[in-house]
Amino acid sequence: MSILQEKIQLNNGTAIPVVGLGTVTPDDKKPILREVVRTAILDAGYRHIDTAWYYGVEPILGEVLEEIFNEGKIKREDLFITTKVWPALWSNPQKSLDKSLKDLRVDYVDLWLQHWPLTFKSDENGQPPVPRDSSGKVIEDDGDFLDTYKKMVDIYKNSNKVKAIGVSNYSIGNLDRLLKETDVVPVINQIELHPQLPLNDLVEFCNKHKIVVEAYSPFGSNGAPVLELPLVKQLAEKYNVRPADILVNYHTASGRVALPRSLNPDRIKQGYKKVPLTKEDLAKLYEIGEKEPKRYIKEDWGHHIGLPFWD
Ligand SMILES: NC(=O)C1=CN([C@@H]2O[C@H](COP(=O)(O)OP(=O)(O)OC[C@H]3O[C@@H](n4cnc5c(N)ncnc54)[C@H](OP(=O)(O)O)[C@@H]3O)[C@@H](O)[C@H]2O)C=CC1
Ligand SMILES: O=C1Nc2ccccc2C1=O
Repeated sequence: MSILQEKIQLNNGTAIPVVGLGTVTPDDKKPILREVVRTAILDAGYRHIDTAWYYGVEPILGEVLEEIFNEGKIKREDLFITTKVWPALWSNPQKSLDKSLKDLRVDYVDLWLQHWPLTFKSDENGQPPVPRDSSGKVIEDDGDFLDTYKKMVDIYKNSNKVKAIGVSNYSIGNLDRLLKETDVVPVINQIELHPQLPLNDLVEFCNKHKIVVEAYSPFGSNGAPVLELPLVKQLAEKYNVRPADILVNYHTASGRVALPRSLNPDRIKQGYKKVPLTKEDLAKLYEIGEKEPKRYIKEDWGHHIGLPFWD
């Protein structure tokens, strides 16, 4: 059975499909993205797309989505679409949202996230997306990252352009401040998470505050190293599924959303099967990262956020 259409409730009463299609795409692979998205939605049954202003793929997604909606089999309301505000546009999230909506050719997104709790010193169009000085160091602005979320709250409350708001790459400290200083609890915190990086304290904090955790890089990003873990392969054999199914179910069985990415249409077509992982299976998977944690996405701008295991 596929789990692509299963949903969980968010704290504002909306619901999110538990698996979303990751859309980060290297430039040389962008021509394939169109076919991947069509296959994902029309053949495999994906109903959730995770994208961002930063990924530079929203114009391609917009073309494909318009095409699919015009064909009439899938309607806008059948899909859950997430986009994000990049730190280069931290002071003008409205501009980021309007550009994303225009490029995606939709009137609203289902979920709008603050991509990182950071402020970059870029121009009013968010250029360059990652400003660096002559020594290569990221140039941060002297603003407060929480101002971005506060502006997102205003837009959420006063327009129909976003159905829910949330955050990404927030540490416990960042969330603590947000909960004290604003009156809209984010529906989601999107973070790197997989058996090598279980982040139990952060996940527990989110659960306590009814913030659903979304797992990015669930396979360990490029090259998918987490798929190679011996226990993941053993469990795949035990249940006669693919290692990718085990890693997706590791999250969904724990009440989280997983955002796997593949630019291989054959893999996309297979979707993800539901696997009856036992408590013991899950405990063993958690043990891997509890003993030897490993983070794969270590953007140089993220090390001082306070997320564990950056160095
Ligand atoms: N908020 C944030 O800061 C971040 C958000 N994200 C989001 O999460 C998504 C997923 O994370 P991402 O880092 O892209 O990477 P993933 O962890 O999803 O891994 C992608 C890699 O896995 C490979 N892969 C996928 N399926 C299989 C399979 N069945 N067998 C073998 N290899 C496989 C892909 O290769 P192939 O294409 O050949 O299948 C690709 O190399 C992103 O696309 C983005 O939407 C990611 C990072 C940060
Ligand atoms: O901020 C990001 N850094 C990344 C690196 C790889 C894939 C996605 C992302 C992001 O969204």
